[in-house]
Amino acid sequence: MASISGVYSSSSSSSSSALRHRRLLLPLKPIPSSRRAAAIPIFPLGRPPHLRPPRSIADLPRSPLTSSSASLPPEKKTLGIEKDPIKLWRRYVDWLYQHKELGLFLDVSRIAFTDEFLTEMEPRLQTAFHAMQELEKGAIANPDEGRMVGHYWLRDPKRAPNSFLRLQIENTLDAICNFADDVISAKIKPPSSPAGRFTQILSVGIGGSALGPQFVAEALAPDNPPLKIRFIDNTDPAGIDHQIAQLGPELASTLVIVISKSGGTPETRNGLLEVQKAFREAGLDFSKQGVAITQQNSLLDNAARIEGWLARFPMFDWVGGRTSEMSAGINIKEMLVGASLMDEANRTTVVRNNPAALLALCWYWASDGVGSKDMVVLPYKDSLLLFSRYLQQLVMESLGKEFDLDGNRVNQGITVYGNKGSTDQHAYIQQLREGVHNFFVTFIEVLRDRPPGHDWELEPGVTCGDYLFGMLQGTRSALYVNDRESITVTVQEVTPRSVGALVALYERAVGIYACLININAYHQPGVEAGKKAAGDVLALQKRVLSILNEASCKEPVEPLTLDEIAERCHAPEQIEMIYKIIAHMAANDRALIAEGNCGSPRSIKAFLGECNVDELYD
Ligand SMILES: O=P(O)(O)OC[C@H]1O[C@H](O)[C@H](O)[C@@H](O)[C@@H]1O
Repeated sequence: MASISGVYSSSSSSSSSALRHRRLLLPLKPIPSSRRAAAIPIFPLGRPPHLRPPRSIADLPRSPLTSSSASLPPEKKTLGIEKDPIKLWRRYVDWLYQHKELGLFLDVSRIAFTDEFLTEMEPRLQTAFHAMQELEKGAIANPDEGRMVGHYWLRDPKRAPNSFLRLQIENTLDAICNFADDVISAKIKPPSSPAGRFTQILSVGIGGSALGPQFVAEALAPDNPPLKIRFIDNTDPAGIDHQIAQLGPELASTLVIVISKSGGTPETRNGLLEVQKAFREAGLDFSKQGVAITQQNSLLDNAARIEGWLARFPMFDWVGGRTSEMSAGINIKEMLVGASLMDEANRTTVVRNNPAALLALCWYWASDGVGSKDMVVLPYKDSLLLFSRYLQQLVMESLGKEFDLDGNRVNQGITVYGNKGSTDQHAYIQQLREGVHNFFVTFIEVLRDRPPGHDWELEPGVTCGDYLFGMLQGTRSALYVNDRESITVTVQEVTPRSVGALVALYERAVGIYACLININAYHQPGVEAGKKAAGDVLALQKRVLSILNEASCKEPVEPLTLDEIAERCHAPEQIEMIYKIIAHMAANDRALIAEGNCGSPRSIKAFLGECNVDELYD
């Protein structure tokens, strides 16, 4: 996680010209290489060999006859996808996983793995189970960052490796629940709200500090919640302005929850600064309405402590952003129960009884253990819309790795996308059924259509929910007939418990799959590279501004060509980036283009509208 040098909190000045230069973002600091501690990897597997020969119709060279098994050589036929409905039904029943208490089913019958594949994978899965056991006991499962991986303890604190951690988890949970109760009962209230209580939550965070809360809020919020929630999850100023404008006078009764594990993520810092500015302009005291959820002593934590924010809750070093779904910030007791029950089910070493292992196995089969196929996630329930986006981060940030644990370049990963059914049937399912075969599907099915007592038949014998059901089943069949494999996860209804179980199911499946392909699922070095590059751009922008400022303070003002700016910045190789910086500043009235236009970069001569003499003497 990158951090930001300098203060986390905002300046109290709001004069726009004084802010001209202060507004510039501070350079980002990359993780020091000394923090990339050497540690004992707990996953001993080497690069997985390719376990399978081509085995399905889809693997064969494309021809108009591909889907006709009659045209295939005999050995390919036996490896092809089963189409006999009676045999398929048998396979369905044989492999159906059910978690009775959770009301959750997992159907892997439409993934065509073979007995040979299972036999070959068995020892590898046993090794993965062992690695997961070690991880749960507190091994350094994230060797690059020298960290334990403890999100499983959050729902079962007695599994934490020591009593200190156990107490930390339990106390945090109690503190969150008490705080939430006090906010809802207006025991804790904003100082100057006409409503006399908090009515809105504005959640500021990005990545794992946004997707989880967004998903859960969308899935579980009642129709008329005591506090409505909205999110700032980007550094897009227009998007932030929109959220603040929508709050309008209700800003006075808004609880602002700033979530950042590292406490130094630039987008989140910027969101906070923008919100604090809005508070100042409305004459409100932000500290009376601000809550920080972050690691102890992070920049955000320190700012919140010094400014005396309403509350601070910890995020733990040993919980990654994308697996922090069960940490501070959400009403979570039932979710924790669901997750804990699912974790327990996933501890068995009998593969067919372990839903997470079954999922990992299917992913391995479907994508050849190298991500050759994408995972399309289709929840047939509006409230689970964000599950696919949530899984996109969980899976892609965890599995998308350049190197394996032995340092071999493997470029691993599985691409995840999807929105919801049946909506997506009117968008891209056409390609899934008939176009390029580069995916497998996961259907998420919810059996309960509506709360009891609200159903009605909109035509004889058929409800609205029956249509949704029909669309799911129809799509599953239509895809399968065309050799498109799928998994179906079924839950009884969308409740905190089932949502917790779904999250836990996928967290563990990712962990097991990572063991199978021998990668570290718990770091994100590629993200750091992007952040560092962003820091370099902003540092260059400061140099450009300084050069332009110097030329703009001359009498007469000296407009500069891009070549001249690049030369004075001692960065001739950065001329394209300098062009982009000037074009962006010009579009935002922070630089003037004297000659030429952005369509003909060589013609541009630029200067600043205002020169800052002070800066020349800094
Ligand atoms: O919670 P934060 O420290 O602000 O991090 C927010 C996000 O930053 C990066 O993008 C990481 O790759 C994510 O895993 C993380 O969730």
